[in-house]
Amino acid sequence: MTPKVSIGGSSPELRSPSYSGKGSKKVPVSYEELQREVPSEMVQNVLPKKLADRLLRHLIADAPTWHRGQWIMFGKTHAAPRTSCYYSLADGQEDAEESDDYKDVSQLVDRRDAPADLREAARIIDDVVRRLGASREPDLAPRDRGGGWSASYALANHYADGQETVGAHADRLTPLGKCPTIASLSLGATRMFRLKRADPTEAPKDAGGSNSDAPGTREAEGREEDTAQSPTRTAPAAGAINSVDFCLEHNTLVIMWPPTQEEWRHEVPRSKNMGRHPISGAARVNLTFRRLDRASAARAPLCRCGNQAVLKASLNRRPPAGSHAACQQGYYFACDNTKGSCGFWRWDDEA
Ligand SMILES: O=C(O)CCC(=O)C(=O)O
Ligand SMILES: [Fe+2]
Repeated sequence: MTPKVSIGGSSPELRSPSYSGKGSKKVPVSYEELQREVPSEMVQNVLPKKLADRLLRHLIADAPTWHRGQWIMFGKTHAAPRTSCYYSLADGQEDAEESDDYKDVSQLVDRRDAPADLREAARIIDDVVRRLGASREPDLAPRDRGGGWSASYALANHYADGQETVGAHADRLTPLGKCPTIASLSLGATRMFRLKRADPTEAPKDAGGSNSDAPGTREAEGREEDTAQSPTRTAPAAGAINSVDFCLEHNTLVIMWPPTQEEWRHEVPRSKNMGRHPISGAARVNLTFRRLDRASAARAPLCRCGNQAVLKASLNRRPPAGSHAACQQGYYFACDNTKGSCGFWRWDDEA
């Protein structure tokens, strides 16, 4: 089976991908523009249909037992607008590290063994990522080059209907290492997935208040689209794509290549008219296949709160001119205490 790399979705509400420039309406974007400017791509019908449907049924049946995360803002506890759990694809030792990392930051400790259908899906997705990654070798993390990528776990999210969301964020680099490749499988109802360029004025000094994955993001969760970070505030050069909407139908994979986590933010905004699915109705399940980097997780220093600091990319320190290697970006470690930052940050001086 050869999955087709595609840019189109068939839902009329969510014509996609599209981009919005400063003050302009969304306009369609060509495959060539997308490839040139956006480090993520979409693969439709990635799994054999029967496997995708079986997996969706299994996950929908499992989802009522998943965990609803919480975050605290101004002393008030908020419930995440989705439920989540981890499925382990590798040996138990790797999972233990992953769970430890997440315990502090999101209380997301629910972790279980992947069922057979999920393992089969992961094998197919590993192959797709390796094959498509071959033409992107210079951008990949060194350990992922030469077909080295394979998922060690999948983070599952269940969105009961169009009101459930995930706010604009980047996935955490600490457990994944620099320049991670993340493959995101959509099952069930059709939803829009939005990528927006990150704000280059996010500086290390702001680390306590503008973390891409913690306080700012959680604050934005559940609001209407575009409140978390205006895509027009830091409009790049005229004509450049600032924001892209992918219409994600059942059995569609989005591969977030490097430097998506470093330079872009992603979200699933609220949607009134998303396409229902015959198996799940209004519900959508998402699985992000990730590769744990134990060495990266172990390198993070302790901040003054005594917690493990988190690894972040600085958009202000650019790679040397002429270099396309995203991994040459400046990185820093920062306090990630959502109840009040100690202000700790320092450059990551790893060669
Ligand atoms: O549901 C999705 O498509 C995105 C989920 C996501 O971004 C995450 O789990 O980090
Ligand atoms: Fe994410």
